[in-house]
Amino acid sequence: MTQSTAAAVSLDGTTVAFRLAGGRSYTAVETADLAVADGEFVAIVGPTGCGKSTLLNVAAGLLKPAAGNVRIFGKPLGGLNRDAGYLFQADALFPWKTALENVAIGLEVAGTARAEATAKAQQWLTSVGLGAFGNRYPHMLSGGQRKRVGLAQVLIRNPRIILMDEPFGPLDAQTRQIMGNLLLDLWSADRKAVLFVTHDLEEAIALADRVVIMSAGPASRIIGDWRVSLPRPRDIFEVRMKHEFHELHRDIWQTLKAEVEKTYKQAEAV
Ligand SMILES: Nc1ncnc2c1ncn2[C@@H]1O[C@H](COP(=O)(O)OP(=O)(O)OP(=O)(O)O)[C@@H](O)[C@H]1O
Repeated sequence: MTQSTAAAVSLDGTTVAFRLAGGRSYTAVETADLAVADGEFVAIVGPTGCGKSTLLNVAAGLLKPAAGNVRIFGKPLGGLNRDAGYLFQADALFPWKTALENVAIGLEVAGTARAEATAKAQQWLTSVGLGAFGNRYPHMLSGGQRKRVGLAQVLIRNPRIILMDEPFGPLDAQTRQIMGNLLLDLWSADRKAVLFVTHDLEEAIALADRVVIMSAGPASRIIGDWRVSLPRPRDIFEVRMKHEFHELHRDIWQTLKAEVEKTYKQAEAV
């Protein structure tokens, strides 16, 4: 496989097992296959606890699979995935640094001179609509504004891959939509490979080029893969009104619903 055609992220036969107390082990994900092409936006959806974050952590190099191959742009991943930027559900901002300093820090750590890092951070804050908020500390920002800073913090490092784990989870519905549109605007300008974990099927369809569904755990696998051919640019509020959106939603939900029900039955049995 040549460099240009290699997938940005390729997980082949990925199995992840966690060691539990008493020498037992829990197989969270079993022989999952997933590829994200360069420039492609892929959303992973599945019932709670099925292993979505686990797969993302494997792609980030934070978790080593018990079996399977992880390749990043065709190269085996040995440690941390240096091509990836990671946006979590929880804020990852330093509370003692201003918004501007929080965005600049990633470049400074990588060796960029402070003045240059600060100037770039200001540009990124402006891109996420927070140009006038650079001197505020995280506690002086709303949840949505903190997410914008987090997004700028990831994008300033120009990663080739963006890994997002329910990044807009804690936000209210309106702010989620605004953040979704902001993300699509920034992504369209300079398409990166995106792997986006969400439990929200509507959000997944509205944002992604492909939606993959994971089965209920344990030993979760990828059981469905749908291409979203809704035209771009998309407004993630408007796109939900479209007939094709509803058709696709109905189709995917048939598969997802069965897995969600399995998860709830398992929880009741416990
Ligand atoms: N360090 C760990 N040790 C033991 N079990 C773990 C560990 N991390 C995750 N698990 C288990 O692995 C399974 C998958 O977890 P994961 O966080 O990947 O699920 P998820 O699909 O992201 O869940 P959610 O949608 O609720 O965030 C869960 O059953 C979880 O309890």
